[in-house]
Amino acid sequence: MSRMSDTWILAAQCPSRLGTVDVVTRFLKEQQCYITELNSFDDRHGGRFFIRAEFRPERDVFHEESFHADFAARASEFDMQFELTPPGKRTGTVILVSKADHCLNDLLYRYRTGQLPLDIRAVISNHPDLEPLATWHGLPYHYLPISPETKLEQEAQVRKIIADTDAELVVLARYMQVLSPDMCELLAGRAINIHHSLLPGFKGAKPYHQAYEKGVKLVGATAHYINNDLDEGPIIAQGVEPVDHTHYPEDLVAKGRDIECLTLARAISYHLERRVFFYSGRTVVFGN
Ligand SMILES: Nc1nc2c(c(=O)[nH]1)N[C@@H](CN(C=O)c1ccc(C(=O)N[C@@H](CCC(=O)O)C(=O)O)cc1)CN2
Repeated sequence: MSRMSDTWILAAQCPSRLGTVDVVTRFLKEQQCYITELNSFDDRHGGRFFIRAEFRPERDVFHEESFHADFAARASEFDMQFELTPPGKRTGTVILVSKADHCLNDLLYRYRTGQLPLDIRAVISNHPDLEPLATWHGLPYHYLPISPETKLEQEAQVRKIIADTDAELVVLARYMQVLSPDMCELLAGRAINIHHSLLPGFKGAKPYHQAYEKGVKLVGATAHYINNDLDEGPIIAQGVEPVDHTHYPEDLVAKGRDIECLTLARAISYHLERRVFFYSGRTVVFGN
């Protein structure tokens, strides 16, 4: 899930047109940059093109500002929007949790071992249970309890922590509170939730119990961006685990934990590596 930290990432999208691959690859060659990974997709239904290149400069000095300005001039001819990400970037992140600890525990292991290039700046929860886990990792833990009367005030406190820490990414690691429309607007495209079912199936609370009642033969997890339609945000990654009639709801909950952790970590990795593009309420994902 981790990537070579010496490569740059150029992610771009534009209206479909002849020459869109060439404008990227030719520019990188002219800039003496060696392409180590290249993905592209052209959506013939919507007439939209997507490309992602990982590259390594083959010259001694690489000036990001002039590279960006020079490519912007080329990209403008194709009405191309792009993003350039430097090697080894660690993304400022805040993690929201409630009581379930498995996803937080897994993320903190991947953070501590460098597998996910995160700069975790705070853990926020509406319960006190997971403070020891955050503290062991040397991370600030903000216990912000919620009641129906204090939900909006609590969310204002969450918003302030996100702003004060200058967090770019917000991860809902089994955070069991619905975010307000204003929060969803603030966090559009940068808040990732793990839902413990194969969406769009079994939305809302207790999806494993819903699945049990339906006698499913697969349980799953879905990592998606948050939006105002509960559990309907653009999907980034999904994972499945076979189950059968011998599994009761508590067994499904237990079997689902690993796939939730892996699916969330995979989605975060894709986000950090600019492998995810938004498109018509869905995503284009250049996975690895
Ligand atoms: N605006 C959004 N907020 C959240 C989303 C989302 O997609 N859009 N995903 C949820 C996570 N989630 C399922 O994955 C989920 C969490 C909570 C609930 C819910 O009914 N919560 C109740 C309170 C439950 C409790 O106190 O234990 C509520 O908020 O009133 C449903 C689904 C995270 N937020």
